[in-house]
Amino acid sequence: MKLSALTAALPTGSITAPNGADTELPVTGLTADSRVVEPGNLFFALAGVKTDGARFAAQAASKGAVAIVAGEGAVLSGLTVPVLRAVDPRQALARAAAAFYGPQPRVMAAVTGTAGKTSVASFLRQIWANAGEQAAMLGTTGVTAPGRTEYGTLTTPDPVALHRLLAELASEGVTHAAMEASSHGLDQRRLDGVALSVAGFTNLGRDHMDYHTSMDDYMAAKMRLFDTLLPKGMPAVIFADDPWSEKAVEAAERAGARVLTVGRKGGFLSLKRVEHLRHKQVLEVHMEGRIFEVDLPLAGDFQVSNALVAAGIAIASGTSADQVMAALEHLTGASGRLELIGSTPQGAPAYVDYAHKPEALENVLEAVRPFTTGRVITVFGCGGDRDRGKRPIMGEIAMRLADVVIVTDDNPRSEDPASIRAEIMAAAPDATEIGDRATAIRTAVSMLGAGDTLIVAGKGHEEGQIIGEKVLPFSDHIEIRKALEELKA
Ligand SMILES: CC(=O)N[C@H]1[C@@H](OP(=O)(O)OP(=O)(O)OC[C@H]2O[C@@H](n3ccc(=O)[nH]c3=O)[C@H](O)[C@@H]2O)O[C@H](CO)[C@@H](O)[C@@H]1O[C@H](C)C(=O)N[C@@H](C)C(=O)N[C@H](CCC(=O)O)C(=O)O
Ligand SMILES: Nc1ncnc2c1ncn2[C@@H]1O[C@H](COP(=O)(O)OP(=O)(O)OP(=O)(O)O)[C@@H](O)[C@H]1O
Ligand SMILES: N[C@H](CCC[C@H](N)C(=O)O)C(=O)O
Ligand SMILES: [Mg+2]
Repeated sequence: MKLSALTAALPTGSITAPNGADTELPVTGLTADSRVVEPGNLFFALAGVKTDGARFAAQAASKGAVAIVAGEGAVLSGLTVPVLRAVDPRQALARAAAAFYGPQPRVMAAVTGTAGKTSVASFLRQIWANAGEQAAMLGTTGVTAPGRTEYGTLTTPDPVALHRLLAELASEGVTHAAMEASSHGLDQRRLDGVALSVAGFTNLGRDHMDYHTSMDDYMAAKMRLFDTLLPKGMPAVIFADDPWSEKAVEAAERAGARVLTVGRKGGFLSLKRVEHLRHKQVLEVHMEGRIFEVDLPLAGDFQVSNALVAAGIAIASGTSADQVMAALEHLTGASGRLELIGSTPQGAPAYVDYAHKPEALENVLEAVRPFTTGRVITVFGCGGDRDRGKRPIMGEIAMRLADVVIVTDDNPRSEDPASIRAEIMAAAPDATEIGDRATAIRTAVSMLGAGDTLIVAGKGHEEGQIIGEKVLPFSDHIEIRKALEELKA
């Protein structure tokens, strides 16, 4: 693709080439990382959290970059290749990546919110697939599409990886894709080139306060999905029962979206009744004068919310309500989201859950209480190099909602694990501290009596424990299974 064709795909005035620059040069690829530049690439110099890409422009040029795209104020010197100036270089990268890679699945849905994104995206893929569509999902757990399952690292991939993937999916025949829009992804413009047909919002709670300056700033990043990315008049499916729902509805309406609310207070899908059984829930949902009774084969109130958001998005995308409601009866939870791993010989269940933030922990501990006649036992920790403020809050929640609390390690990264645990324990003085996560799990399993429930929270689908720079293989699933086996021996 020629440089001129790429710049022509960007909005007028958003990028300017220097006078006399040869814009007929062919561009072989795009990147924002000088370390992977290949001859003919267009290099985007982005100001980041840790460093400034402008510092690496010369390295990119020496590796064969044909031109550099930089912010209007970025200082670059000694370059022999043209420097194009962009008003918003991250947005320019996203839009250029969309133009460079081309096709995207015809129906593109993105869901945001503090908790439930992976679950909603997974449910959407399942609903579409059940209705006979070629459907994919991409997010925290990686990519799932017909004939492919790949483990991922970021919830919302960077724009180059994202558009390469969307084009591959489209060429493989995928027509419907559900993706997660993380607040980092939205803020860093990773989705700005995606041609959205529908967007969703689950809820807002404390998270990532190391990155966003306040809850309002965090909400504003999430609302970019509606006010900047979703084309006017397209459907915005919003969960109605969250404290932040009203603000989300206002933002979407202001942006000219077609707002569809779901939940107990929902106007589009209205939840009238829920009957909680041990491993399933029976829902009565009203929609435009029709009444549906749905057997949802999942535990936990929050899964009802996620199922309704997914159902609302699927219907808004054109799948019939009958097909959607029928598909809800076959949903399986995303890996590590209140996932039953096994039970003790006395029947006490052990679950893995990905709650790694306050509201999620609160929700999952509350979700298992109705079917726990004995004690709720929980094992959890907090990640290193991430929001420190959530540590005592999660300690307090665990103390209040569980009967036995074991505080352990969860990806300490560059921090001292003992001091992370101490910050949690400051608000959970009666908790037991066991740093080694496998030992913590084994101890918790050995304590399980009849009627008890175990929640091992925080790692969900993860397959490693990040200590320093190393990722050591680790799985809550495997450790729980081993501990349950030991009980039988
Ligand atoms: C804090 C954060 O979000 N960082 C993301 C961001 O990096 P950055 O641009 O700030 O990086 P930087 O290190 O300051 O470097 C600035 C620029 O210089 C470039 N550079 C740097 C060094 C060099 O030698 N040459 C070079 O060109 C970098 O490629 C970059 O373009 O943009 C990168 C490209 O999109 C991301 O890969 C990177 O994600 C890092 C790895 C990360 O851990 N992100 C997490 C926090 C994240 O995004 N999580 C969310 C949310 C999950 C949730 O909701 O729970 C997610 O979507 O996964
Ligand atoms: N609708 C919800 N309301 C509250 N808590 C929820 C909801 N959905 C999921 N959770 C909790 O959050 C955890 C993570 O769920 P999920 O992976 O679906 O969310 P996510 O938004 O993708 O999270 P992340 O940002 O970490 O990728 C679950 O294991 C559960 O504890
Ligand atoms: N076990 C985890 C969950 C991380 C979730 C992730 N999406 C993020 O906050 O970046 C940790 O704290 O390391
Ligand atoms: Mg997720």
